[in-house]
Amino acid sequence: MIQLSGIHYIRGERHILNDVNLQIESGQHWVILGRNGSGKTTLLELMNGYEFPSRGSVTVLGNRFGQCDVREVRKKIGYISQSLFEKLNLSDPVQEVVATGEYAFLRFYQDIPQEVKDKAFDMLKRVRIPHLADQPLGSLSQGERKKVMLARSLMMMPSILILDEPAAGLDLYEREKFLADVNELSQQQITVVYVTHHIEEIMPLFTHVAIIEQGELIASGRKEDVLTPENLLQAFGVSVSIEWFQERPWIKVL
Ligand SMILES: Nc1ncnc2c1ncn2[C@@H]1O[C@H](COP(=O)(O)OP(=O)(O)OP(=O)(O)O)[C@@H](O)[C@H]1O
Repeated sequence: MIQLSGIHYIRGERHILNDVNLQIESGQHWVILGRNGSGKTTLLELMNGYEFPSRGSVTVLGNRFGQCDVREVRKKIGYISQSLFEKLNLSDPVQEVVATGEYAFLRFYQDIPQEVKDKAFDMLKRVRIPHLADQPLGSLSQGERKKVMLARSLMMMPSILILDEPAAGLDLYEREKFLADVNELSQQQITVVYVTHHIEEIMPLFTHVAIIEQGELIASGRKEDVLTPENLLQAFGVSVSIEWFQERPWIKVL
Protein backbone atom coordinates (compact mmCIF):
# COMPACT_ATOMS: atom_id res chain seq x y z
CA MET A 1 0.00 0.00 0.00
CA ILE A 2 2.72 2.46 1.08
CA GLN A 3 6.43 2.01 0.59
CA LEU A 4 9.06 4.46 1.79
CA SER A 5 12.56 3.51 0.66
CA GLY A 6 15.76 5.20 1.79
CA ILE A 7 14.02 8.49 2.56
CA HIS A 8 16.12 11.51 3.44
CA TYR A 9 14.43 14.88 3.88
CA ILE A 10 16.77 17.79 4.22
CA ARG A 11 15.77 21.45 4.56
CA GLY A 12 18.60 23.97 4.79
CA GLU A 13 21.03 22.70 7.41
CA ARG A 14 18.48 20.32 8.91
CA HIS A 15 18.38 16.61 8.24
CA ILE A 16 14.73 16.13 9.20
CA LEU A 17 14.34 12.49 8.05
CA ASN A 18 17.33 10.20 7.87
CA ASP A 19 17.21 6.95 5.86
CA VAL A 20 13.60 6.04 6.66
CA ASN A 21 12.39 2.68 5.32
CA LEU A 22 8.81 1.62 5.91
CA GLN A 23 6.54 -0.84 4.18
CA ILE A 24 2.82 -0.77 4.96
CA GLU A 25 0.91 -3.73 3.56
CA SER A 26 -2.78 -4.13 2.86
CA GLY A 27 -4.64 -5.40 5.92
CA GLN A 28 -2.27 -3.67 8.33
CA HIS A 29 -2.98 -0.56 10.38
CA TRP A 30 -0.05 1.50 11.63
CA VAL A 31 0.63 3.97 14.39
CA ILE A 32 3.59 6.32 14.03
CA LEU A 33 4.77 7.24 17.48
CA GLY A 34 7.33 9.86 18.44
CA ARG A 35 7.87 13.00 20.46
CA ASN A 36 7.27 16.57 19.30
CA GLY A 37 9.42 17.54 16.35
CA SER A 38 10.62 13.98 15.63
CA GLY A 39 9.39 14.10 12.01
CA LYS A 40 5.96 12.44 12.13
CA THR A 41 4.00 15.07 10.21
CA THR A 42 6.76 15.33 7.61
CA LEU A 43 6.45 11.58 7.05
CA LEU A 44 2.69 11.94 6.49
CA GLU A 45 3.19 14.84 4.08
CA LEU A 46 5.51 12.61 2.03
CA MET A 47 2.89 9.83 1.97
CA ASN A 48 0.33 12.36 0.69
CA GLY A 49 2.68 13.78 -1.91
CA TYR A 50 2.50 17.27 -0.38
CA GLU A 51 6.28 17.08 0.16
CA PHE A 52 8.97 15.26 -1.78
CA PRO A 53 12.06 13.59 -0.30
CA SER A 54 15.56 14.93 -0.94
CA ARG A 55 16.59 11.30 -1.57
CA GLY A 56 14.73 7.99 -1.71
CA SER A 57 11.36 7.00 -3.10
CA VAL A 58 7.73 7.03 -2.01
CA THR A 59 5.33 4.54 -3.62
CA VAL A 60 1.62 4.63 -2.73
CA LEU A 61 -0.93 2.15 -4.11
CA GLY A 62 1.60 1.11 -6.76
CA ASN A 63 2.29 4.70 -7.88
CA ARG A 64 5.80 6.02 -7.49
CA PHE A 65 5.64 9.72 -6.61
CA GLY A 66 7.52 11.78 -9.17
CA GLN A 67 6.40 9.41 -11.95
CA CYS A 68 2.61 9.68 -11.56
CA ASP A 69 -0.14 12.26 -11.13
CA VAL A 70 -0.08 12.75 -7.36
CA ARG A 71 -3.53 14.41 -7.41
CA GLU A 72 -5.05 11.17 -8.75
CA VAL A 73 -3.40 9.11 -6.01
CA ARG A 74 -4.59 11.61 -3.38
CA LYS A 75 -8.20 10.88 -4.32
CA LYS A 76 -7.69 7.48 -2.68
CA ILE A 77 -6.13 8.91 0.48
CA GLY A 78 -8.21 10.43 3.27
CA TYR A 79 -6.25 12.89 5.41
CA ILE A 80 -7.34 14.29 8.74
CA SER A 81 -5.13 17.04 10.14
CA GLN A 82 -5.50 20.31 11.99
CA SER A 83 -4.14 22.25 9.01
CA LEU A 84 -6.93 20.83 6.80
CA PHE A 85 -9.57 21.69 9.40
CA GLU A 86 -8.34 25.28 9.47
CA LYS A 87 -9.07 25.59 5.75
CA LEU A 88 -12.77 24.76 6.25
CA ASN A 89 -15.40 27.44 6.83
CA LEU A 90 -16.77 27.56 10.35
CA SER A 91 -20.04 29.10 9.16
CA ASP A 92 -20.88 26.26 6.74
CA PRO A 93 -23.49 23.68 7.85
CA VAL A 94 -22.01 20.36 8.91
CA GLN A 95 -23.74 18.31 6.21
CA GLU A 96 -22.28 20.59 3.53
CA VAL A 97 -18.80 20.36 5.01
CA VAL A 98 -19.03 16.56 4.92
CA ALA A 99 -20.38 16.64 1.34
CA THR A 100 -17.29 18.56 0.14
CA GLY A 101 -15.29 15.44 0.91
CA GLU A 102 -16.87 13.76 -2.13
CA TYR A 103 -14.82 15.99 -4.44
CA ALA A 104 -11.97 17.01 -2.11
CA PHE A 105 -13.33 20.60 -2.39
CA LEU A 106 -13.10 22.98 0.54
CA ARG A 107 -16.47 24.63 -0.22
CA PHE A 108 -19.42 24.42 -2.60
CA TYR A 109 -20.24 27.39 -4.82
CA GLN A 110 -23.17 25.68 -6.50
CA ASP A 111 -26.01 23.40 -5.47
CA ILE A 112 -24.97 20.10 -3.96
CA PRO A 113 -26.46 17.09 -5.81
CA GLN A 114 -29.14 15.40 -3.68
CA GLU A 115 -27.38 12.02 -3.77
CA VAL A 116 -24.21 13.61 -2.39
CA LYS A 117 -26.26 15.30 0.35
CA ASP A 118 -27.84 11.95 1.23
CA LYS A 119 -24.48 10.23 1.29
CA ALA A 120 -23.11 12.96 3.61
CA PHE A 121 -26.07 12.38 5.94
CA ASP A 122 -25.34 8.63 5.95
CA MET A 123 -21.74 9.37 6.91
CA LEU A 124 -22.95 11.58 9.77
CA LYS A 125 -25.15 8.70 10.94
CA ARG A 126 -22.13 6.43 10.82
CA VAL A 127 -20.21 8.64 13.24
CA ARG A 128 -23.39 9.08 15.31
CA ILE A 129 -23.97 12.84 14.81
CA PRO A 130 -26.82 13.07 12.25
CA HIS A 131 -28.63 15.51 14.60
CA LEU A 132 -25.88 18.09 13.94
CA ALA A 133 -26.32 18.11 10.14
CA ASP A 134 -27.70 21.68 9.94
CA GLN A 135 -25.54 23.28 12.59
CA PRO A 136 -22.64 25.54 11.55
CA LEU A 137 -19.28 23.77 11.85
CA GLY A 138 -18.02 26.46 14.23
CA SER A 139 -20.75 25.73 16.81
CA LEU A 140 -19.56 22.14 17.37
CA SER A 141 -17.45 20.84 20.25
CA GLN A 142 -13.88 19.73 19.55
CA GLY A 143 -14.90 16.07 19.59
CA GLU A 144 -17.83 16.65 17.24
CA ARG A 145 -15.52 18.53 14.85
CA LYS A 146 -13.19 15.53 14.71
CA LYS A 147 -16.15 13.31 13.87
CA VAL A 148 -17.11 15.67 11.06
CA MET A 149 -13.57 15.37 9.69
CA LEU A 150 -13.80 11.59 9.89
CA ALA A 151 -17.17 11.54 8.11
CA ARG A 152 -15.83 13.96 5.47
CA SER A 153 -12.76 11.84 4.77
CA LEU A 154 -14.89 8.69 4.37
CA MET A 155 -17.06 10.30 1.64
CA MET A 156 -14.69 9.31 -1.16
CA MET A 157 -14.24 5.75 0.14
CA PRO A 158 -10.46 6.06 0.54
CA SER A 159 -8.12 3.07 0.38
CA ILE A 160 -5.85 4.75 2.91
CA LEU A 161 -6.83 6.99 5.82
CA ILE A 162 -4.11 9.11 7.42
CA LEU A 163 -4.82 10.79 10.76
CA ASP A 164 -2.40 13.30 12.25
CA GLU A 165 -2.91 13.54 16.02
CA PRO A 166 -6.69 13.48 15.66
CA ALA A 167 -7.36 13.13 19.40
CA ALA A 168 -5.31 16.20 20.38
CA GLY A 169 -7.35 18.57 22.52
CA LEU A 170 -10.16 16.10 23.29
CA ASP A 171 -11.24 15.37 26.84
CA LEU A 172 -11.32 11.77 28.03
CA TYR A 173 -14.96 11.21 27.07
CA GLU A 174 -14.65 12.77 23.60
CA ARG A 175 -11.36 11.00 22.97
CA GLU A 176 -12.76 7.57 23.81
CA LYS A 177 -15.83 8.17 21.62
CA PHE A 178 -13.62 9.24 18.73
CA LEU A 179 -11.21 6.33 19.18
CA ALA A 180 -14.18 3.94 19.15
CA ASP A 181 -15.14 5.31 15.72
CA VAL A 182 -11.56 4.89 14.47
CA ASN A 183 -11.51 1.34 15.82
CA GLU A 184 -14.63 0.51 13.82
CA LEU A 185 -12.70 1.18 10.61
CA SER A 186 -11.27 -2.34 11.03
CA GLN A 187 -14.55 -3.56 9.51
CA GLN A 188 -13.76 -1.78 6.25
CA GLN A 189 -11.15 -2.16 3.56
CA ILE A 190 -9.16 0.88 4.64
CA THR A 191 -5.52 0.98 5.68
CA VAL A 192 -5.21 3.37 8.62
CA VAL A 193 -2.04 5.32 9.44
CA TYR A 194 -2.32 7.19 12.74
CA VAL A 195 0.18 9.63 14.20
CA THR A 196 0.28 10.31 17.92
CA HIS A 197 2.56 10.69 20.90
CA HIS A 198 0.03 9.07 23.26
CA ILE A 199 0.55 5.33 23.65
CA GLU A 200 -2.92 4.69 25.10
CA GLU A 201 -4.46 5.78 21.77
CA ILE A 202 -3.14 2.58 20.16
CA MET A 203 -6.52 0.87 19.77
CA PRO A 204 -6.97 -2.89 19.11
CA LEU A 205 -7.45 -2.07 15.41
CA PHE A 206 -3.75 -1.20 15.05
CA THR A 207 -1.45 -4.06 14.11
CA HIS A 208 1.90 -2.28 13.71
CA VAL A 209 3.85 0.59 15.24
CA ALA A 210 6.80 2.63 13.96
CA ILE A 211 8.73 4.70 16.47
CA ILE A 212 10.53 7.75 15.15
CA GLU A 213 13.18 9.69 17.03
CA GLN A 214 15.02 12.69 15.58
CA GLY A 215 14.10 11.72 12.04
CA GLU A 216 15.14 8.07 12.31
CA LEU A 217 12.93 5.02 12.72
CA ILE A 218 14.31 3.36 15.84
CA ALA A 219 11.84 0.45 15.68
CA SER A 220 9.01 -0.73 13.44
CA GLY A 221 6.95 -3.89 13.22
CA ARG A 222 4.18 -5.69 15.11
CA LYS A 223 2.98 -3.56 18.01
CA GLU A 224 3.64 -6.25 20.63
CA ASP A 225 7.29 -6.41 19.54
CA VAL A 226 7.85 -2.65 19.16
CA LEU A 227 6.14 -1.34 22.32
CA THR A 228 8.88 -2.27 24.76
CA PRO A 229 10.16 -0.20 27.73
CA GLU A 230 13.56 -0.03 26.00
CA ASN A 231 12.16 1.46 22.78
CA LEU A 232 9.93 3.90 24.65
CA LEU A 233 12.86 5.02 26.81
CA GLN A 234 14.84 5.68 23.67
CA ALA A 235 11.97 7.55 22.00
CA PHE A 236 10.66 9.61 24.91
CA GLY A 237 13.61 9.66 27.34
CA VAL A 238 11.37 8.36 30.15
CA SER A 239 11.47 4.99 31.94
CA VAL A 240 8.08 3.32 31.75
CA SER A 241 6.41 -0.03 32.23
CA ILE A 242 3.69 -1.21 29.85
CA GLU A 243 0.53 -3.07 30.73
CA TRP A 244 -1.92 -4.41 28.17
CA PHE A 245 -5.57 -4.04 29.16
CA GLN A 246 -8.43 -4.87 26.78
CA GLU A 247 -5.94 -5.08 23.92
CA ARG A 248 -4.64 -1.57 24.55
CA PRO A 249 -1.21 -0.62 25.92
CA TRP A 250 -1.14 1.58 29.02
CA ILE A 251 2.03 2.99 30.46
CA LYS A 252 3.20 3.80 33.95
CA VAL A 253 6.06 6.23 34.39
CA LEU A 254 8.63 4.65 36.72
N1 LIG B 1 10.28 23.07 5.63
C1 LIG B 1 10.98 22.95 6.77
N2 LIG B 1 12.11 23.68 6.99
C2 LIG B 1 12.81 23.56 8.12
N3 LIG B 1 12.46 22.75 9.13
C3 LIG B 1 11.35 22.01 8.99
C4 LIG B 1 10.56 22.05 7.79
N4 LIG B 1 9.52 21.20 7.94
C5 LIG B 1 9.68 20.63 9.16
N5 LIG B 1 10.77 21.13 9.80
C6 LIG B 1 11.27 20.73 11.12
O1 LIG B 1 11.38 19.33 11.14
C7 LIG B 1 11.09 18.82 12.43
C8 LIG B 1 10.02 17.74 12.31
O2 LIG B 1 8.76 18.37 12.10
P1 LIG B 1 7.39 17.55 12.10
O3 LIG B 1 6.29 18.54 11.98
O4 LIG B 1 7.46 16.48 11.10
O5 LIG B 1 7.43 16.92 13.56
P2 LIG B 1 6.30 16.11 14.36
O6 LIG B 1 6.93 14.84 14.83
O7 LIG B 1 5.07 15.99 13.55
O8 LIG B 1 6.05 17.08 15.59
P3 LIG B 1 4.73 17.36 16.51
O9 LIG B 1 4.46 16.11 17.28
O10 LIG B 1 5.18 18.46 17.41
O11 LIG B 1 3.62 17.77 15.58
C9 LIG B 1 10.67 20.00 13.30
O12 LIG B 1 11.77 20.36 14.11
C10 LIG B 1 10.36 21.09 12.27
O13 LIG B 1 10.67 22.36 12.80
